Amino acid sequence: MEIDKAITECDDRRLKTKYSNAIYVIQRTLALYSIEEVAFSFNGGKDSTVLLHLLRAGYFLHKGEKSCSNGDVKDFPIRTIYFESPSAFPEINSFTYDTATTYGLQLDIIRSDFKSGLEALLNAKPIKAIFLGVRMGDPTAVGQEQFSPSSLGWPPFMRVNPILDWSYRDVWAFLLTCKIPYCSLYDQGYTSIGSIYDTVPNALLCINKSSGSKKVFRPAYLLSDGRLERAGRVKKLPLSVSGHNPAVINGLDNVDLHKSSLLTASAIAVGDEILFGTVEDQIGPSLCRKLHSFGWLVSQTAVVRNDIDSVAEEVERRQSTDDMVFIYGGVGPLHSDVTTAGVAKAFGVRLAPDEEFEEYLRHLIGDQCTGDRNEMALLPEGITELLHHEKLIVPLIKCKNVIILTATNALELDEEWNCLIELMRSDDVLLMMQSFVSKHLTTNLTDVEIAQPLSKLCLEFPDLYIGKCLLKTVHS
Ligand SMILES: Cc1cc2nc3c(=O)[nH]c(=O)nc-3n(C[C@H](O)[C@H](O)[C@H](O)COP(=O)(O)O)c2cc1C
Ligand SMILES: Nc1ncnc2c1ncn2[C@@H]1O[C@H](COP(=O)(O)OP(=O)(O)OP(=O)(O)O)[C@@H](O)[C@H]1O
Ligand SMILES: [Mg+2]
Repeated sequence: MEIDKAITECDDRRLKTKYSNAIYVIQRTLALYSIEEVAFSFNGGKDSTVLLHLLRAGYFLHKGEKSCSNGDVKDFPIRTIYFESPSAFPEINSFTYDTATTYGLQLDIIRSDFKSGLEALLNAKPIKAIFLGVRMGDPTAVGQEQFSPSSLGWPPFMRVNPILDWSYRDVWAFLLTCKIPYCSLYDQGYTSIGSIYDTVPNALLCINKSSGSKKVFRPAYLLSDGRLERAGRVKKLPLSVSGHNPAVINGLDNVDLHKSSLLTASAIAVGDEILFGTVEDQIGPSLCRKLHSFGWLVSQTAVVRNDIDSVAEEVERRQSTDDMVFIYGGVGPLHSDVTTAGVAKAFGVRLAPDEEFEEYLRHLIGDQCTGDRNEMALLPEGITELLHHEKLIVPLIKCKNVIILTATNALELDEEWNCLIELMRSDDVLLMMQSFVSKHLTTNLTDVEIAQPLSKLCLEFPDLYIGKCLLKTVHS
C-alpha cells in the first residue's frame, strides 16, 4: 500500500508518530463499528485529503489481517459524504469529483445545510460514526477529542477526528512525503479554503506585494507559521457610518474601528509579589503611558494573585468590556506561572500543546527543556495566535483580544511594545491610534470657573476626552 510504504521509508520521526497515532484511531473505529456504520466527510480541502489517504491506509491495514492483497487503489468501501454548496470554489468541486473517481469513493452529495443533511442521512442509513478532518486550531475543534459525540441539537453520531493533533506542517509533510495530489488552489496561495465569498489567497505568501500588476503567491506548503493558515479568511465588519463595508483580514478583528469613542484597553498584572508590595510593578505604569500616547483609553489596571481563578475572573471581565487587554507576569515554568491557564479558563477552552511555540522555546532553553512535553508550550486551544517579529526571540501570544506580554522589566516591555506596534502597522487600528491628538493645557483659573465650559465642550464634541485637571494653587 503506497501510503504506508512512503511513511515507513521516510525518516521524519515526527510524521511517523502522527501517522501511527491517526492509523490507531482509524483502526479502533473500524473495530468498534461495522463498515456500514461509518462515513467519511470529504470536501476536497487539504485536511480531508490527508484523512482520505489515512483512511485508505487504515482500512487496508485493518483488513490486511484477513487478506494478503497489495491494496487496490479503488478499494474504499467507506461511505463518503460531500456537502456541496453553490458558493464552493469550482476548483474544490472538480478536485472532489476527480478524487472520487480516482479512488472509487461512494460519494453521497448533499445539497442542504450540514444539520438537516446529516439528519436525513442518519435516518436513511445505519451510520453511527463520521470521520472528519478537523484539526486543533480550527474554530470548530474547541473542546473536541479524537472521539467526540455530536453536539446537543445535532443528530446523534460519533465524530471521529484522527488528525485532531496534527499541525499545519504535519499536513503538508504528509501530503508532500506521500506525493498525494491536492486541490490546485493550494498552489496559488490559498492556505485554508472556505467559500468563494470568504476566502482569498493568504497575503503572507504574496511575492509581489508592492507592484500594481496581478499578485503572485507562493504555494501553501511554504507558509512558515501554520498558526496563520486562516489569514486568508475574510471577515466582514458591520456597516460603518460612512457606508463602507471594509473587510479585515486577520487583524485585531474584534476591535470595532467605527466607534466614535476612544478604544479602551486594560492592563492586568499577575503576581503575589506585586500585591504584597515586595516587588515593584515595573511594567504597568510604563504600559499605561504607551497606551495613552497611542490614543487608547486605559479603563482599568488590576493586580491579581498567582491563581488560575483570579486570573480567569479578571480576564473574563475585562475582555468582554475592553477592546484590548494586556496581561503580564505569571508566564514561565514555575508552579506559580498560571497566566496562560487563567486566560484559557476565561475563554472556556483548555490548554493544549502548541508545536510552533514549543520549537521557539526549545531554541531558547535548549537542553534545559526536560521531559517529552514542555509545560510552557501549552497554550489556550483554538484561540491562540502567535505574533512573530524578527526582533523577538519568542513570539507574543494573542488570545482573541488578550495579549500576553512576557516582559519582566521596562526595557523588555519597550522591545515587545515596539514590535507589537510594527506588527500592527499595516492594520487600520494603528491609523486610528495615530489620529489621536493629546494636548496639555495649563490655566490658573479655579475648578469652579472652568467646570461649566468644560462640560459644554464634552457635550458638543463626544470624541473629546478631557482628563483629570491637576490644580495647583497659584500664589500671587
Ligand atoms: C459531518 C459533520 C458533522 C458535524 N457535526 C457538528 C456537531 O456535532 N456540532 C457542531 O456544532 N457542528 C458540527 N458540524 C459543523 C462544523 O462544526 C462546522 O460548523 C462546519 O464544518 C462549517 O465550518 P465553516 O463554518 O468554517 O464552513 C459538523 C459538520 C460536518 C460536515
Ligand atoms: N462541505 C463539506 N462537506 C463535507 N465535509 C466537510 C465540509 N466542510 C467541512 N467538512 C469536514 O470538516 C473538516 C474540516 O474542514 P476544514 O475546512 O477545516 O478543513 P479542510 O477543508 O479539509 O481544509 P482547509 O482548512 O484547507 O479548508 C473537513 O476536513 C471535512 O471532514
Ligand atoms: Mg475547508
